[in-house]
Amino acid sequence: MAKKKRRSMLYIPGNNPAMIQQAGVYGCDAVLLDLEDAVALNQKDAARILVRSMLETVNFYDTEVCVRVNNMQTPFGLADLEEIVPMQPDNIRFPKTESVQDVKDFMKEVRRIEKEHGIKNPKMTIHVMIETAKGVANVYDIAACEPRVDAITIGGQDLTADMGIVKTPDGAGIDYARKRIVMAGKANNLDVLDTVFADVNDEEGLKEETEYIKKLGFAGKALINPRQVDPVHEVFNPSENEIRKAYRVYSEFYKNTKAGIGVFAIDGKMIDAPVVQRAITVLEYANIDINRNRKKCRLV
Ligand SMILES: CC(=O)SCCNC(=O)CCNC(=O)[C@H](O)C(C)(C)COP(=O)(O)OP(=O)(O)OC[C@H]1O[C@@H](n2cnc3c(N)ncnc32)[C@H](O)[C@@H]1OP(=O)(O)O
Ligand SMILES: O=C([O-])CC(=O)C(=O)O
Ligand SMILES: [Mg+2]
Repeated sequence: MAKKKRRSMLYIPGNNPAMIQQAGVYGCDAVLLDLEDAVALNQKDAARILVRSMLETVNFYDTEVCVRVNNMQTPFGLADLEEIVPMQPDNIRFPKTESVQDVKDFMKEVRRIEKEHGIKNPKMTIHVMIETAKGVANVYDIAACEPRVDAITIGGQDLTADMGIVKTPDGAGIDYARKRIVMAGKANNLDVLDTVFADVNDEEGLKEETEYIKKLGFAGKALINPRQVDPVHEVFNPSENEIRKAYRVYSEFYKNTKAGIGVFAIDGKMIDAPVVQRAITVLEYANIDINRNRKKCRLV
């Protein structure tokens, strides 16, 4: 089965039943039901119970469902896990992760609750959020320490707050962190997901930022408003021209491999294994099934 896309992950405040009920129809790849910063302190308990009951009753269709719990250092983190883990959403987002020990402590509670509820082969995965300077410093070890972590993400609002800097539209203050997190995630075969773009009325700005983070290697972006879904998909979906080029590279490679040729040129540009690998990534993004041919080519 093809890997699930995570181009767009839409935050929905966990205390808003009307928004959550419609979660399956926004067209995003995933929803992030939020118990953390979108929820006021005096709404935390109500939100937790609401999200649990929504997980039981709402049809999310094929939208991936992730719940963002509160950090374990807060009075809410453990209570969130007790309520949400038994429901086994697709994933849990663990905010403000700063160290391997944080992940270990978090997973210890997750596993204990799963055991208590007789959950034997849990499919739920963990998304770790890097949102502090300390988290950025420790990111490689965090990315490598737990097999159930399948995505890593940067929280740009908190990171700039932690660093005591202004979050500027050019992303200067978080550029190093973005790149470091991408490398740590890629080295550990994780999806790397970008932070929110806060101005819901600035579609051009959102697209520009998405173009940039796509070039860095992010697989998708957290969103805060349904209006942000289409522009982000537009950037992540390969254009017709890109698909045609990728298909040409791939089929020429297939022909040449059969003839014993490993490197050749198309329109003067060298094509070798890494170029073909990139073409395959484009075709996969376009949902073109090349598995059968790929096996024949023995590319991977
Ligand atoms: C730093 C962080 O931690 S970010 C993550 C936490 N933050 C969040 O979850 C914020 C989620 N987003 C929102 O609350 C809102 O989109 C805001 C406050 C950013 C903007 O609000 P508005 O200007 O009112 O949005 P807008 O006018 O586009 O809303 C249009 C419709 O979309 C709905 N909508 C807005 N945001 C969302 C959302 N995230 N999910 C689902 N529906 C939404 C509104 O309810 C409204 O519905 P209606 O037409 O049926 O009334
Ligand atoms: O980008 C996100 O996922 C939102 C967030 O928590 C942050 O920016 O601090
Ligand atoms: Mg945050």
